[in-house]
Amino acid sequence: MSTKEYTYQDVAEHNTKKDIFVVIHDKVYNCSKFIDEHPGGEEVLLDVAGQDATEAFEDVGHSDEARETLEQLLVGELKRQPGDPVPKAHTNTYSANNGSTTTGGGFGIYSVVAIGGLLGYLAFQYFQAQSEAQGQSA
Ligand code: HEM
Repeated sequence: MSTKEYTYQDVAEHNTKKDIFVVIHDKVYNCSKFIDEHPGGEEVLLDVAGQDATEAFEDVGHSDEARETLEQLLVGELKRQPGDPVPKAHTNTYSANNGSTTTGGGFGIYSVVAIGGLLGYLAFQYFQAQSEAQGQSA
């Protein structure tokens, strides 16, 4: 297994179809030979050529078989430096992200309503218990 270290700049130079490196989980993979065989097509790989493809790779939910293929393409490890870009999400995930933001907002509103309802119910119980206690003492 190779332990060669690449900086993000080194990886970024390999950004063409014939010479393509990607970073996944801080490991560097040479996909030049694999790109034509990729079941997901060459476009998606070219989209992340010379970049961090961790999010794109994980978003697809690749199989164990895909992860085994990955091992064969390993050329080294990424030496992360301050200011390096963070993992790039696949362009398709932008719409998914927007969706989840809306869902998050919706959930926030639901929880406010639910907590408000719960507080109201508890207050009702409290006052009822108090008025019952007063009734007994009188
Ligand atoms: C170099 C790393 C990669 C390897 C070794 C790899 C390997 C594979 C393999 C073996 C499959 C077949 C299904 C499976 O076994 O999960 C697959 C499917 C797929 N891959 Fe990758 N992949 C890589 C990177 C990527 C990246 C960066 C993307 C970007 C989005 C991507 C997108 C896809 C898609 C969309 C499919 C589904 C194709 C289909 O089911 O029609 N892959 N990949």
